[in-house]
Amino acid sequence: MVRQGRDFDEDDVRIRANPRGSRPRSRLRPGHLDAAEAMVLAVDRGRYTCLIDLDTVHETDSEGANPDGSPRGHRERTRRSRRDPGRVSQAGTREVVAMKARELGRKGVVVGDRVSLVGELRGGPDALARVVRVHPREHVLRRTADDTDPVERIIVANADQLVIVTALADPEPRPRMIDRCLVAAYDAGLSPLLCLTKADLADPAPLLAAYSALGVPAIVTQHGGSLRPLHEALAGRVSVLVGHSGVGKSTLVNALVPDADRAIGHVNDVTGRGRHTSTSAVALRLPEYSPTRTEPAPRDDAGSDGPSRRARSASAGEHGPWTQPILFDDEELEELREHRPHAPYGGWVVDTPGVRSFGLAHVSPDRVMQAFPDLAAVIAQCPRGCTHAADAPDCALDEWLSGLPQGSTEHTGATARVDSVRRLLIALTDRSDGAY
Ligand SMILES: Nc1nc2c(ncn2[C@@H]2O[C@H](COP(=O)(O)OP(=O)(O)OP(=O)(O)O)[C@@H](O)[C@H]2O)c(=O)[nH]1
Ligand SMILES: [Zn+2]
Repeated sequence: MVRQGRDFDEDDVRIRANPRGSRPRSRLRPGHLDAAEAMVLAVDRGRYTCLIDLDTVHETDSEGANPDGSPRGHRERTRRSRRDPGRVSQAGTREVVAMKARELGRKGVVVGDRVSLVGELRGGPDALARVVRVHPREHVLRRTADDTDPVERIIVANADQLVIVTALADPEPRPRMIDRCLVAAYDAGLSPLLCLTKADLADPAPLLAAYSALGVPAIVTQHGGSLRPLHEALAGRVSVLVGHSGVGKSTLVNALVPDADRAIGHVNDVTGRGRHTSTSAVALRLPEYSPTRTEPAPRDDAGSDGPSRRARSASAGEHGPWTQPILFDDEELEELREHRPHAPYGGWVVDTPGVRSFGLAHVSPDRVMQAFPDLAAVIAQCPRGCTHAADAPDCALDEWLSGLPQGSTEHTGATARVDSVRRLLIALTDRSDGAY
């Protein structure tokens, strides 16, 4: 998996004229030295729900800082401890609502951004913090323009995995949509994970075979099954979930994050939007630890048209139609954190309820090919402007294939891989609206 370098927004290099000539630039603003570090969980009309790492909050903030959050004195600042944010416990964080500080100008703030906050950090109604800095983004997942939104936008920053949720039946899988999502993942430098749902309705084998050539890892889920494998794949990562309507994405989110409804409702409460109407991305923290570690017997309501998932998950202790996910013990957690230090505060899923398309207009074939270094070396020999499609004249991929021993497993494997990559390249040149 090839990772792209850090992303530069055009506004990263934007130098904004100071609109108020008399105001000193941030270098001279002492409050910012003691800004707290936070992660953006939700964005709604200029209001940002942020999770503060309390270890980065200056001690006087909770006991009475200056109204703008600036420190009372220089001495206290040295007492602040900075721990590895990946090790912050749930108790070590607090949700606050923030607005952008004026000096950020038009700089965008998106879900997943790591930001520095000043101001009212104690939370509570009417308390507003200010985002004074957006840290450089490691990865960005973009969507291109649709009819109502002519601008290319960043959906999520700093995610490291794109979970492509596809039902095996009802609705039928759409390989073209999967391909589009893979391309978007490779372009953004995210690892793809295929999550095939509703395995109780259809055999996953054909789809698994089609994507194994690309080395795309896959998890299969079904009503009544365990969610542990999915939990393991998500733990310690920031995973964006995408999938078209009806594939069971909400069912999964509600099972993975038992209080997801409450969390989303809470976000909407503080941002002033009604419950369950959020259409932009929302980051939800995965629970990591189950003190009981028991897995109750499967519930017998698979496929029923019972109460809605919302109603189901509202009753205490229920996980929808799933067996309760077994989470991790201390040792496993320790190991996960060591190997997946990327996600702060454990793991996150970013639900994208309003995102229904991935335009790929901004993606170049070369960028996609970087995810397949062996084939990239082959196509470096192609004639200029080669599309690498199956009917492209003199494409080096064909020559490479014909050079492998016919009928060998090597040849069969390579053929499947070339076919898959060609499908991705076709997805790339498909200039539809990108809806999935
Ligand atoms: N048979 C079966 N049905 C499932 C499974 N997972 C979810 N469903 C059902 O599929 C339907 C759609 O699930 P949702 O979770 O609402 O799907 P969604 O992807 O969130 O769709 P939207 O809410 O429209 O975005 C519901 O009736 C679920 O009960 C599964 O593993 N097997
Ligand atoms: Zn070629």
